[in-house]
Amino acid sequence: MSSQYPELKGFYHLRETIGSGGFAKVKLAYHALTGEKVAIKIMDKRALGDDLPRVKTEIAAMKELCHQHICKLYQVLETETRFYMVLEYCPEGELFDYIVSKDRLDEAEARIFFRQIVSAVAYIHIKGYAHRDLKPENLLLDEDQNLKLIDFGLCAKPKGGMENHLFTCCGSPAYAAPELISGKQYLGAEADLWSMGVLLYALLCGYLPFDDEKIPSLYRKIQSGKYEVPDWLTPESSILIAQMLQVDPKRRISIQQLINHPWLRKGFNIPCEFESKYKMTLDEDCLTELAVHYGQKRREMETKVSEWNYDYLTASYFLLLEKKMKGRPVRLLQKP
Ligand SMILES: [NH3+]CCCOc1cc(-c2cn[nH]c2)ccc1C(=O)Nc1ccccc1
Repeated sequence: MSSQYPELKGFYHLRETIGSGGFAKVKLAYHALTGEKVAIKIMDKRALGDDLPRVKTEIAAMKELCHQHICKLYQVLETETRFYMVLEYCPEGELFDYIVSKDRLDEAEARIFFRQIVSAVAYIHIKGYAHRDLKPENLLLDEDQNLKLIDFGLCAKPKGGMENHLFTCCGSPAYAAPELISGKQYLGAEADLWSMGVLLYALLCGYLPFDDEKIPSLYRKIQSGKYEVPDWLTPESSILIAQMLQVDPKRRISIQQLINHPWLRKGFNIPCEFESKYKMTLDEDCLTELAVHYGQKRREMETKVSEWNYDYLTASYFLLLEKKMKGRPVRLLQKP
């Protein structure tokens, strides 16, 4: 297998393909130094065609985004024919399949997931990014049933900040905001809020609020803002969905209001925490283990890791930190 991907030899042990979407193949792999599982997203530059800018957009965004509900980028490798993105492994698959397997979720379970989605989206908005393709297929479940947001290929970092308008019509039609599909200029944050309303509806109902196999009629339904309210939805859930699925983006609830919304606080009594749980200071144990492994002084290793080159050293540091956060020994497997 590694003969097909010579750049990975000795660094990652490749296993089966765990997902593929369009121009990318995603394979399970083991990081040789820590033995930790990772997902490697492999993209062929020729096959990418004019989707190439999406990869550069995604890599640039994921290097800046470090959050407990965003799939972590560990390493980027580029050859003349390929891009590789080494990512956090999410063994439980897509939220989409989880909803389908349960038909629909009860309010308590939907609330746990939705709080994590709000946490991730609030974080990226504060960092100046709009995702623009929020949907259950882009939310993966890790081994503890926590959600991790993926696919930043369509995200936008408006020049001059999130108050500036965007124009590109993109994302998946069924989740797209009315203003986005009408070709008008729009605010990324407001369009993400609409998609989150469609997402919450899908969690609680098990199907989409606006659906039609013909795009023009789907667009008409979205722009009408009219959707069915099934009788199993509580009044509180219906009110929140209605506040998010407001056709007029200026009447739509904001992420700041959502963080504190009573529906999200029910049973928690604390607002959604959106700060990243990752510390900016480097972890002593991980630095020491790396320094010993590479025969360097700790200070030198600290300087090297702080460059955040998203090379094998960055991946090794993050994966050692993962091991520590999961209570596993902060040890590297191979001695040189
Ligand atoms: N809908 C998800 C299909 C699998 O895709 C991924 C899985 C993981 C993953 C799996 N386990 N852990 C992480 C990480 C990233 C992706 C991904 O970015 N896929 C993709 C997005 C846009 C275009 C093409 C492919």
